[in-house]
Amino acid sequence: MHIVADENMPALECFERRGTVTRVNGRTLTRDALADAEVLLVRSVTRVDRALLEGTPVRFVGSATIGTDHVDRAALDALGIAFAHAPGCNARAVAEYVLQALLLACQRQGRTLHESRVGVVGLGNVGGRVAAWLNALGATVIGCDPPLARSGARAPVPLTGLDAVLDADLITLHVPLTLDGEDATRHLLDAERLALLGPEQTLISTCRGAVIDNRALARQLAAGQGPLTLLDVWENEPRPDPALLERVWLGSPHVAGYSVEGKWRGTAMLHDAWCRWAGEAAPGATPPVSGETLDAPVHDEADLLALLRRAYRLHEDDRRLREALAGDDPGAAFDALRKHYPPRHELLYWRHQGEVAAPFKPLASRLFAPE
Ligand SMILES: NC(=O)C1=CN([C@@H]2O[C@H](COP(=O)(O)OP(=O)(O)OC[C@H]3O[C@@H](n4cnc5c(N)ncnc54)[C@H](O)[C@@H]3O)[C@@H](O)[C@H]2O)C=CC1
Ligand SMILES: O=C(O)C(=O)[C@H](O)COP(=O)(O)O
Repeated sequence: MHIVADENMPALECFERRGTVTRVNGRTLTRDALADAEVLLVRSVTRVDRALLEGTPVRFVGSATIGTDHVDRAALDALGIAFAHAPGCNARAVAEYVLQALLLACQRQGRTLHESRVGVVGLGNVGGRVAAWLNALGATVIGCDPPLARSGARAPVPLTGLDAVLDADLITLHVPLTLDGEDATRHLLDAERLALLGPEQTLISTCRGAVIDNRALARQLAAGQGPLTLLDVWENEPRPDPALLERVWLGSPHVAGYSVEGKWRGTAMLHDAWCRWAGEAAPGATPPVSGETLDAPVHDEADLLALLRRAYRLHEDDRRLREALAGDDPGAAFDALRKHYPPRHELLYWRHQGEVAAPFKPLASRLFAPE
């Protein structure tokens, strides 16, 4: 069996036991590279559509990602090609990134997180986890998720409309990028919605760049009227608008989900899906943990932030992004940052040690326990 896989996909040994794996640049992949491939494994940078697959022997496509906006599912169905992705694989990494972003923003704005009102847009694997962690911390959390509301399923926080959520002190976006239908999210935050936000608020986006109208946001920030903004995702990746980056407080190159464990789970979940598709038992493996302890007492929010920063430092990503994009070839530099991303572990990788004050116990137990 010939398997073509994105070169930025780790832990491919499970597939190497099944056939020959050829690693390719996912951004420049063309149909020619699939001339004798039966399995294609991609990440978010490959547009997977009829033009790429028609006439090739590919029968199974896997994307080691949560998001699927780069995949034309209808075209795959029409071509009779099976598809799998990896829901939730890196949700914990994104949630840890967002918790750090929220604490940093509160520190900068001179407020505490547990006394703030946080609005979460999209309450799936990432947003639901963020909301549950904030509940555990005692913050006031409201959410907006019309598909969830319609489903009647239990939401972790009170549900309301988008405009009410945009009235919160801090807002964090966790929706898929969708272009049509009643819940379409492209430019969900357009100029009109962005105008509801002011400088005393914080806006965080780790979902997809096009969920926010980037030009409108850049204009609003340039006019000094926008919220404190933290962005991991951008329109026109790998070439974000320099005028927007200049005004954003903290930025990163679409790496909120880039934990060692998140990437590992992504590949393992595709392997499980391939096994089920091929009629074999799925191993259902979990990523390795270190067993080492992370010694960090938590008495207040500053300690909690320090604990999160032992695992990952958002400011480092911001510094690297600004340096890289100031060079001659920003697109290549953005992709290089992602390709050579330093190993970053989720908190689950360690065992926590150190005294935890009572108000932080419910959150600490969630941060260090697999759910
Ligand atoms: N920056 C990064 O590294 C990463 C980004 N992502 C992005 O984050 C997105 C969310 O991830 P998950 O929570 O795991 O996805 P999920 O599919 O578990 O949850 C998405 C939620 O958004 C809701 N939703 C859909 N349309 C909505 C709308 N118009 N308004 C409000 N809610 C709406 C859905 O009902 C669902 O509950 C992914 O689709 C992906 O694009 C995911 C992982 C890593
Ligand atoms: O899982 C998702 O959805 C993501 O956004 C990925 O973390 C993005 O990583 P790449 O697939 O672009 O490496």
